Amino acid sequence: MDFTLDFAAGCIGGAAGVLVGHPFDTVKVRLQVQSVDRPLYRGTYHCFQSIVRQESMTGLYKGIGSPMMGLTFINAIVFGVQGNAMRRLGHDTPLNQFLAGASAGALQSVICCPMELAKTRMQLQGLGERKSKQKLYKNSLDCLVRIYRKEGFRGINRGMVTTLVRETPGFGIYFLTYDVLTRSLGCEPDDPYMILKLLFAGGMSGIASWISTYPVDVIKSRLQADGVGGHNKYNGIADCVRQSLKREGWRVFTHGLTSTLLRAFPVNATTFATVTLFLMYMRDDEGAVKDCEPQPAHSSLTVSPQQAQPSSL
Ligand SMILES: NC(=[NH2+])NCCC[C@H](N)C(=O)O
Repeated sequence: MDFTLDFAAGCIGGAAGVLVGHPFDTVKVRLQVQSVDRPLYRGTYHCFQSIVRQESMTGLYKGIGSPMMGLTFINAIVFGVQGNAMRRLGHDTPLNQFLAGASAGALQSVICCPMELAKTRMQLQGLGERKSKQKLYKNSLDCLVRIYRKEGFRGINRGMVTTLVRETPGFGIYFLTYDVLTRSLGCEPDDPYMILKLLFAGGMSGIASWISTYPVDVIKSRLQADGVGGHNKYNGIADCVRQSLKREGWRVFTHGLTSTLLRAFPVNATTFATVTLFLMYMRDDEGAVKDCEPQPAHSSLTVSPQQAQPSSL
């Protein structure tokens, strides 16, 4: 029952987060991948403004199908696996929070990678020099089917290594930051600022996790955008890093960071607050709110639940 609740909470929290954050993600990807010789956008705001002006608001939501289906399911896996891992680890310590989060991040990469490949291609199609090289994908699923037909299993898993390298520590830091902040902020059911604290802790967790893994995300986006029209610009991760640094210097690892952080706060504030409140009210457990993190219902631990309950979100 606990896993089901964690899974359902992750679904709801994930869908809420995607709706809030997808426009920021579209801007991030376009800034990360745009040509350095003939850049389409001068920066975050100009990119937002250009997309709305040239493609209307719908331009900001291009490729949302993939993350709406994918991220909702991915968040369900993340919160289900993290909650389960915490119950198995037995004690709620910062290290266990990191380990449980990292395990969830690694597992969900299996779905995250193809999902982000489709999202990235949809967000970039029909832009600049890409116009001539590719037949437009109808939607995210059509994108994955066509990549699979042309490049096979390896093709739809393009960027898997960088996804794993980003997501494993990324989700460890994600849950560790939320745990540390919700404990230090302290919150009680009758705390009038409890929801604000949950939103703040969730938003800061998203920011901490993205800042810590952002350079890997830039390389992942470039590798997943590569190969359109059959032409591969990079021969793998090392070559992508080498070419990017040689042509653009270390600042290449900051392209799109502003938009990423502008997205990370509201998306993860929404996700974590939704998940925590959903679990808290569904479990209706008085002791569950003592540190802003709902405790699972009676764990299998031999000690009393109040002494060593593993926390799970
Ligand atoms: N760097 C990471 N992968 N951090 C995990 C945050 C994931 C979160 N669902 C988001 O999209 O923001």
